[in-house]
Amino acid sequence: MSALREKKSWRALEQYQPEIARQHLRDLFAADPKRADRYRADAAGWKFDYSRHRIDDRTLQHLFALARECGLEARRDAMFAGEKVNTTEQRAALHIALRAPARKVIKVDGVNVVPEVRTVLKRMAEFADAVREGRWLGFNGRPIRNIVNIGIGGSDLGPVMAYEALRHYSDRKLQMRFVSNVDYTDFAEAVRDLRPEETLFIVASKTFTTLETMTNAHSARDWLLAATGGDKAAVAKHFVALSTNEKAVEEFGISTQQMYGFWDWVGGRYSMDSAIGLSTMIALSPDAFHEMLAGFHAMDEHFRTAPLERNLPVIMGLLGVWYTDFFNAETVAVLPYEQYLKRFPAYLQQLTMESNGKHVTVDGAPVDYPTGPIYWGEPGTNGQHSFYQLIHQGTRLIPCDFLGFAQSLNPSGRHHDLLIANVIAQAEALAFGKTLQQVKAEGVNDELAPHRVFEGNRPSSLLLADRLTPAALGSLIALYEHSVFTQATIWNINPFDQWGVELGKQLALRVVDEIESPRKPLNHDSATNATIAWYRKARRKTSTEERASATANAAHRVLAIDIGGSHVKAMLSGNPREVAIKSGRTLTPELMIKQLRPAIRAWKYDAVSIGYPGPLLHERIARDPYNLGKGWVGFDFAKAFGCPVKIINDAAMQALGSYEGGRMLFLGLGTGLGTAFIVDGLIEPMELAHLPYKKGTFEDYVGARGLKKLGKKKWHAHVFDVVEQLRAALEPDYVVLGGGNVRELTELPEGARRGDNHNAFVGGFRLWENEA
Ligand SMILES: O=P(O)(O)OC[C@H]1O[C@](O)(CO)[C@@H](O)[C@@H]1O
Repeated sequence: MSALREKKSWRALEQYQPEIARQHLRDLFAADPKRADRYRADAAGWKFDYSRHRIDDRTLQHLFALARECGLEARRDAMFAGEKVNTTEQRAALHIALRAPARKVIKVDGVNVVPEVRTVLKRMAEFADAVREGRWLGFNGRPIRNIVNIGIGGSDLGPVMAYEALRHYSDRKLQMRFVSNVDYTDFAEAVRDLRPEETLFIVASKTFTTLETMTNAHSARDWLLAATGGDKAAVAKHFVALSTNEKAVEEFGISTQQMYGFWDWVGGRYSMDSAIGLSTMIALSPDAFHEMLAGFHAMDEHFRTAPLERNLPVIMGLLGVWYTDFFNAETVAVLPYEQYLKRFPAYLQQLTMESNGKHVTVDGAPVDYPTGPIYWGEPGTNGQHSFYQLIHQGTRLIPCDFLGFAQSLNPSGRHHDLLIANVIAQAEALAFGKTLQQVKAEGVNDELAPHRVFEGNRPSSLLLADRLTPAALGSLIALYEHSVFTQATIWNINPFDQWGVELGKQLALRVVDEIESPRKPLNHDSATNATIAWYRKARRKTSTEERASATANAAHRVLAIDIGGSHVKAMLSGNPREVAIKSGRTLTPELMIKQLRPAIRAWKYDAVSIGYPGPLLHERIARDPYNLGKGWVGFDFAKAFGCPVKIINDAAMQALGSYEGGRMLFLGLGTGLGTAFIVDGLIEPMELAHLPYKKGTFEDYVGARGLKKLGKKKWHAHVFDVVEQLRAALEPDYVVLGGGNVRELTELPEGARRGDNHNAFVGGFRLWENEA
C-alpha cells in the first residue's frame, strides 16, 4: 500500500466518507444556518463559495491535516524558493518569479532571476508599443495590423485564452490570430484574408523544436516570401520568436534581437505570463499586461502566506482530492458564465491534466489511488442546453466550478441579470434538487414523476468577482495553478513534467516517414499497419487528383511535350486530351514544332516543358538524340514557342510525374534505358544505363536491343536482375518501371510498380508547379 494511503488523515477521511456520503446538502444546510458564511473565502478579488460541497467541519479538518501530513507548506515554500521541485527534469518551477515585483529576490542556482524577467518584460513592452503605435513597419513600409501567434500547448492556449478573455480591453485596430494545429487548415484560415506586408508572426515555442509549430512557422515564412518575391530580408520585419532555444531560433533565421527569451524553469503550461504572453501584451498594452501580472502575484502571495484554512488554492485543491479519491468522481466541469472566458476550460485542460495526469509518484512508484481528474466545460448558459442534463440527472458525480462576475463588460438591458440568475439557479438546483414529493405536489402524475425528480446533492463551487479585468484573470489562473500544485503534493506526483506526450510524438515521426516512403515495409501491429496502408492508398489517389487540379488551377498553363523515338506526344495542363505526331530519324526541332502547331493551335499556354530523349547539361540539350534528326543542341525553344521552356530528360519527366515522396528509382524501359532517382522531391540526374553489366551495359540487356536479341524470357530475367542490383546500390523506397516496353513484363519485381506513360505529362506540369 502506498505511503499516502497509510497516512493517518487519509485513513480518517476514508472512514468518515460514508458518513458524509449519507448526508444530503439539504440536511447540511438545514442543520447549519451559517454554512454559507462559514464556507467562503476571499482572495485577490475573488470570492470562493464552497458551501455547496459535500463536506462539513470534520471533513475539512481531515483534509487540512492531510495537506500538512503531506508537507504542503514545505513543498510550497521550496517551489517559491526556486528549489528544483521538478525532480524528473532537475528544474525549478518558478512561474511565480514571472510576476514578482522588481524588488523581490528569487534565486535559481544562486542567481536572482527577477532582474532578467524584468529586462525581458521591458523589451517586450518596447516592441509591443512600437507595433501598437504603428512604428513597426513591414517590408514595404506599411504598419503591422495583423498578429499571428504560432505555437501549441502552453505556447498557444495561454495566449489565445488571455486574448479572448481580455478582448474587451484590446486594440481593435489589430487583428489577432492564433495558429496551433499542424492541420494546414488552421494556418490557411488564419491568413486567408490577411496581407503579408501588414502581418507579424510570433513564433512561440519554448523548445523551438515542436513539430507543429516549426511546420507552421516554415509555412508562414513561405507565405511571406511568396509576397516579397523571395526577399529574405523581410523575415526580420515580420517574425519574432519567443523561446528558450537561442540556437534554434537563429537557425530558423530570426535574429536574437527579435527573440524574447525565457528560462527552463518556466513550464509550457505555466508560461502565459512570460515572453509567451507577447501577443497578449501587444493586444492589450504593456500596462494591462502588468495589471494581469499583479493579479497573478496577488494570488501567489495569498497562496504563500494565508493559513491553509483560509487559503483558496489549498481549499480548492483539497476538495478536488476529496471527490477524486473518496467519491470516485472522474471529472470536473468548469462553467464560466462569461462569454469572454470561452477558451478558459481548454486552457485549464492543459494546466490540470498535463500537470496531474500521472501514474507514478515522484519516486517512480505506481500510485494506488486516482490522480488528476478530467477537466472540461463550456460557457454558461450554452452548456445548460446541452450537457447539463447529465450533471443534474445522470448517474455520475460531477463537481462543477461556476465562474461569474457582478458586472458585465457589455451591459445591455436584462442580459446580465439573466446570465447571473442562471448561474445562481444552477448551483441551487444541483445542490438541492427536487424531491418526489415536491414533484407530486406540483400535480405531476405518478408515471411521469420519477422523470421529474432531481436528486440534488451535486457539489459545486462558485467563484465570483466584480468584473473580468486583467488582474482578475491573472489571479484566477494563479488560483488554479496553485490548486493543481496542492493536489500534486497530496498525490506525491510531479506536476511539472509531461513525459506522457513523448511516445505519441516519437511514433508519429516514424509513421510520417512510412507514409512518405510508401514502399517502406511496415512492422507495427496489424491494426497500425492496416491504417497506414489505408492512408497510403488514399494518399496516392488524392495526390494524383490534387496534382491534376493543382496543375489546372496553377497560374501557369503548361504545354508538356514528350519526345519519343516513334511519336511526339503533347498535352495541355487542365485538358485531358493528348495529341501525337510521328517522329523518327529525320525529325528536327523545327519540323516537330511545325507538325505540332495545327494540333495545338487552340491551346493557350504560357510555359512549355519538354521531355527530351537524350542527355542534358545544366538544363540544356547536350547531344542530339540517337534516334531522331539533327539540330537539337542549342535550338531556341523559348523563341519558337514564345514563352519560357524547361527541358528535362524524358525519363526524369516521367519519373517526376510518378513520384509519391521518399526515395524513388525510376527505370524507363524503352528504346534505351532511361533512369532517374528522386529523393525527397529532388531529381538526381543519373545515367545508369551505360554502367557495365555482364558483357556490355545495363542498356544493352534491358533496352529494346536486348529485348530483340535475347528474347522475352531472358530479357525479363535481366530486368529483374538489373532492378535487384540497382535497388541494392541505391536503396530506394520503391521502384517505378515505365517506358513503352514495360507492357512486355508479365510480372514485376517485388516492390516495383508499373508507371503510366501519362505521368510524363504530369511530370511536365509539375516542373512549373512551384513557380506559379
Ligand atoms: O513551447 P513548445 O516547446 O513548442 O511546446 C509546446 C507544448 O508541448 C508540450 O511540451 C507537450 O507536447 C507542452 O507541455 C508544451 O506547452
